[in-house]
Amino acid sequence: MVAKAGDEVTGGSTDKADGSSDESSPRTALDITVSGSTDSDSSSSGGGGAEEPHTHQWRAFIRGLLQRKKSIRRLSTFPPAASPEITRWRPLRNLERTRTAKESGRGELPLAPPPPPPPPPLILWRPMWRSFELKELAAATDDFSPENLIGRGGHAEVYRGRLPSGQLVAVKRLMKKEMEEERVGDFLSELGIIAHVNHPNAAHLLGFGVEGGLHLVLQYSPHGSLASVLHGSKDPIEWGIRFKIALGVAEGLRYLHEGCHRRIIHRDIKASNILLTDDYQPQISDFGLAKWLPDQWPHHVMFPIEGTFGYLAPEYFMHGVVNEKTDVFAFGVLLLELITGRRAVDSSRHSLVIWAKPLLDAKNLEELVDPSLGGSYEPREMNSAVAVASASIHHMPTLRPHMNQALQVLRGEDESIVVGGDGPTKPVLFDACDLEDYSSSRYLNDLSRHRKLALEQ
Ligand SMILES: Nc1ncnc2c1ncn2[C@@H]1O[C@H](COP(=O)(O)OP(=O)(O)OP(=O)(O)O)[C@@H](O)[C@H]1O
Repeated sequence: MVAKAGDEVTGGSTDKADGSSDESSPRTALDITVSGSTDSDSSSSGGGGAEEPHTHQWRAFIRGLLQRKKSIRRLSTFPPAASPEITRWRPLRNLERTRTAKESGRGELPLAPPPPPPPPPLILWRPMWRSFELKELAAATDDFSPENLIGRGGHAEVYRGRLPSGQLVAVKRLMKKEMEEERVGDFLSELGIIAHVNHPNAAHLLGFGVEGGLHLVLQYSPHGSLASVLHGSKDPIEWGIRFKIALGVAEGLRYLHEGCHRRIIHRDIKASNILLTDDYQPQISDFGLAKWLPDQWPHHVMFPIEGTFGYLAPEYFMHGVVNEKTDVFAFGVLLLELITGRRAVDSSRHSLVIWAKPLLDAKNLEELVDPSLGGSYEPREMNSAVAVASASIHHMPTLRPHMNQALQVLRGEDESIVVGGDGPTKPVLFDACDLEDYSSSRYLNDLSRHRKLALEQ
C-alpha cells in the first residue's frame, strides 16, 4: 500500500503490501515534505522545522491527490503482456516485502530496519518547480495531440509541449489504465526523488500536475533518448559523442550515489532512460524505481525484483540485493552498448553481457568495438571505457568500481585498470571481500537462467 484516499500522509516509513515497513522507499520524499512533522527525516529535505515554500507545493499536490477520492495502492499484478519492450521485469510482485537476514539465510543482512539516520545538515533550498493546471498542460501540448507524442514507456506517455514563455517541455502522463494500480506509487516516488535532484546530468523537473491524471513536466531533451540515437538512427554516432555521454552518465550517477544529501540508487539505468540535450549532454531520467538508502545500510534486500532484463546485476536478480553496485553494473552494460553499438538485449533476446564477456576477458577489442565506427576512436578513451565496462559488469559486486573510481579511470586520472596494452590487466580490487564465493561460470549460468525466467513472463 502506498496511500489511500483519506489516509493521513505523515512522515516515517513506507507501508508495504504486507504491512511491513521500508524506510528506504522514496515515498519518504513525499512524506517528509508534506508532513513537516518531527520525524527525524524531516530535515533531510531541507525542512528543519520551519515550513519552507516548497512544503506548500507538496501540500497542494497531496491535497489534489486526495481529492481524487480514489484509492492508490500496490496490487499483486504483472505488467501488461503488451509492454513495448521486455522492461521492468516484476515477476515477484506478490512477494512484495523486505526480506530479513533470517529469511535470506545471510547473517550480514539487516534483521530489521536500523534506527533512522541522524538528520543531515540543513540545506537551504528553493524549488524551481510548480504545480500546473490541466488546461495549461493541454494548451502546451495541443490537447495531448498524437503529433506531440514523443515517447511511450511501460507506464507513461510523454508529450512535447511549449509553455507560454516559449520554453519547450516534456509532459509525462501516467497512462489512464495504470491510474488505480501500483504504478501510481512509482510515479509519486519518481516525483519525490526528481524534485530533490539537482545536477546537469539528471533530468530537470519543472513542475507537476494532478488534474485529469498524474503529470510530470520536465525540461525537453531535443535528441530524445540514447536508445533512439544509438539504436534507432541510420547514422552511427561518433565515438567522441559516445564518450561524452559515458562521462556524463558517470558524473550523474556519482552525484546520485555520493553527491546528493541522501544516497539514491536509480535501479533502472538503461539507454532509453538517458536523455540527450541539444549538445548531447546526457541526463539520467525516469526515477520511478529509484530508492533512497540510509547511510548506514551497506545494501538493502528488496522484493519485487524490478528493472530491465539485460541490465540487472546478478546479486540483485538472484537475491534482491540493492546498493550502488546495482547501478554500476547497469552502467557497465550501458558502456558496452556505447562501445559495441549493440543493444543490451538483441532482437533474439540475447544478452550483451553474455556476448561480450569472453571478448572482454580475451581483451579482443577488434571484435568488441562497433564496426560502424570504422576504427575511428581515441585509443585511450576506448581502452578506459572497455576497462571500466569490464570491471563494472564483474559478477562480484565488491569488485566493481564505485562511480568516482570509474569516472577517474574514464578521465585518464587513474590508470590502475587498463586493457589493450602489452602487459596483463592489473587486478581491480576495490573492496576486500564479497558476500560469497561466486564463480564466473555460475554467474553466466545465472544470467542464462534469468534470461529464461524473463522470457517465460
Ligand atoms: N524530457 C524528455 N525529453 C524528450 N523525450 C523524453 C523526455 N522524457 C521522456 N522522453 C521520451 O519518452 C520515453 C519514455 O519516457 P520514460 O522512460 O520516462 O517513461 P516510463 O513509462 O517511465 O518508461 P519505463 O518503461 O522505462 O518505465 C523516453 O525513452 C524518451 O524517448
